Amino acid sequence: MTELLTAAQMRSLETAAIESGEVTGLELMERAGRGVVEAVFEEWPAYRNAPQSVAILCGPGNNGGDGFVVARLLYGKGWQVGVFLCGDPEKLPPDAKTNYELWVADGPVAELSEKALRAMPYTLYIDALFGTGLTRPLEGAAKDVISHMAGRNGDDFSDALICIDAPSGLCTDSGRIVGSDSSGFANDINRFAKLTVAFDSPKAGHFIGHGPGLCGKLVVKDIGLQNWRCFQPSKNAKPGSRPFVLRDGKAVGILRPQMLELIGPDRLVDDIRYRYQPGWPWDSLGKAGWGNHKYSHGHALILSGGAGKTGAARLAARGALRIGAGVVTLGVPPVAQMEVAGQITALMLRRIEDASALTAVLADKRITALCLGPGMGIDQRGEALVKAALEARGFHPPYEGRSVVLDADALTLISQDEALFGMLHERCILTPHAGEFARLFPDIAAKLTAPAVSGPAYSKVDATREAAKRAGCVVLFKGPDTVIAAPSGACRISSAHYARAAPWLATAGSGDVLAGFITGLLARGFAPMQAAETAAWLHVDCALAFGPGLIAEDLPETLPAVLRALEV
Ligand SMILES: NC(=O)C1=CN([C@@H]2O[C@H](COP(=O)(O)OP(=O)(O)OC[C@H]3O[C@@H](n4cnc5c(N)ncnc54)[C@H](O)[C@@H]3O)[C@@H](O)[C@H]2O)[C@@H](O)CC1
Ligand SMILES: [K+]
Repeated sequence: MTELLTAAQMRSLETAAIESGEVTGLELMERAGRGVVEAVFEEWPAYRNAPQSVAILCGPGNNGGDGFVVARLLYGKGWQVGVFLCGDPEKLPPDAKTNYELWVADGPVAELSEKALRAMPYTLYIDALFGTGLTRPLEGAAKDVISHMAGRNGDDFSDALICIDAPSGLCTDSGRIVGSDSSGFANDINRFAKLTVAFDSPKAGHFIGHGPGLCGKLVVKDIGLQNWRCFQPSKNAKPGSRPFVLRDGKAVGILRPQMLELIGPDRLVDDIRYRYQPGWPWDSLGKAGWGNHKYSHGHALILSGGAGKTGAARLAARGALRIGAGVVTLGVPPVAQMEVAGQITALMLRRIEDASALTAVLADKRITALCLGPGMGIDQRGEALVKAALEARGFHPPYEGRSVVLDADALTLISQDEALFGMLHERCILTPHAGEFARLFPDIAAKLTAPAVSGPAYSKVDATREAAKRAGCVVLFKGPDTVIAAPSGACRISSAHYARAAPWLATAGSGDVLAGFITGLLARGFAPMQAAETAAWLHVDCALAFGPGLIAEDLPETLPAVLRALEV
């Protein structure tokens, strides 16, 4: 896991460090600048001993201050450095001003303009205009220059551009571009920089929205702030439980960098703590310790659509079985019974004609998780099934109640019927993609798609949290930047970007398998949030392990190898 910080949290962390008296803002800025230079040499090792030319675009705040540090350091290594400032040097904040003055002793500063920048070509360009302090749309010279670098004039800077902390114009909390006209990024929203160098921790905006497309490659440089974070297990941790923590920058427990954790919005002291997670799934993904009876691994019931529409549910069922549910039953309407019977082996088949049949089946308390939606249809039968499923809240130790995954058509049904929506409970999980999300939560989706007029902008994280709170259950908002939130505000991002980019996961049926993975884990007794985040993570892992050419059927079949690699 990687903890993600908001801009406000990052500022609080920096303030805490500076107020302790052990480090100054100037030192932090120096470390940030040094981190950028290191990242440049790591990306272009040949330049270590072959000084090049670089244009450094500095903004009016501390992001610009980092730029002056980089200018001084590269100049000291023999580089030809052009520095362009956007803003009044007299109004720079103190640390940036100090670094401005240090640079002025070495070389000139030109006023930023597209014309000045175009006067000569440089090997590299460094965007130090705005970072975590962006609060409003780019304008004037900054906007001209950024849109030029984004390809407005047909030039392509994307192999030569390094962003300090973030591409300027991108909101680091939301990954959205601040400004109604995309502040010049409109040409190609997925191509801008080669490299983005962030400090201490990645920010959510690096992983969601337009962030990953614009950042290029993301490198996070340590600037020595760990001592001002508290990564202790909580007081409630059981003795002997495995810590899942970082201390003094070193992993002292299991650290899974692939899952990204976003912790609370603003309060540093409590929220920045790495929360101890009792019963964290890695311990229980394997079957060890669960008892040997198949029912001790849970029983999942997946409801199928009618004839010719059973494929989606079969995919989900296969996913649930592979992820370790002890028993998986497909509930099929009589018309589809023959079709399904011919296609399944380890799965069980149960005839479920209508809602009363479902209610009768659910009298079996061993059924611990349900999945409704894939291929189910949005007719009256579907609606009645969803109602029956939400009513039948079985309880069977060790489970805390029957869980229900609502996907695809089931989401459409609850979006059309307030009474059904009102029946959602804390053991439900909704798994909408963007279209389904907009049907379910039109007002929230509208906030997400309305132009971001100021920063920090309303984000997919905000939207998913708000949706989870309203629904009273976990919401997994799908996409390459899947966001999962609980009504409590707990939130995870499972981002298929950077080293985890798996574009071939966008294939028909892949969402059905994800619903099946979640259902299988729920059947096994995982809490909804754990089930959703673990399934989302493993889903991407399966795609990465399989590689291009993947079709949805491959996902469950790749899971055993993925689980083996986890040694669970
Ligand atoms: N917070 C930290 O721990 C550290 C921050 N550092 C750097 O400092 C940056 C944050 O610095 P600042 O808070 O000064 O913010 P920025 O440098 O990102 O922005 C500068 C100022 O410009 C103004 N502004 C915002 N949007 C504008 C717009 N569209 N047009 C014109 N002016 C606008 C705001 O008043 C903002 O304070 C980070 O991104 C990072 O690069 C580093 O020096 C290292 C440590
Ligand atoms: K920047």
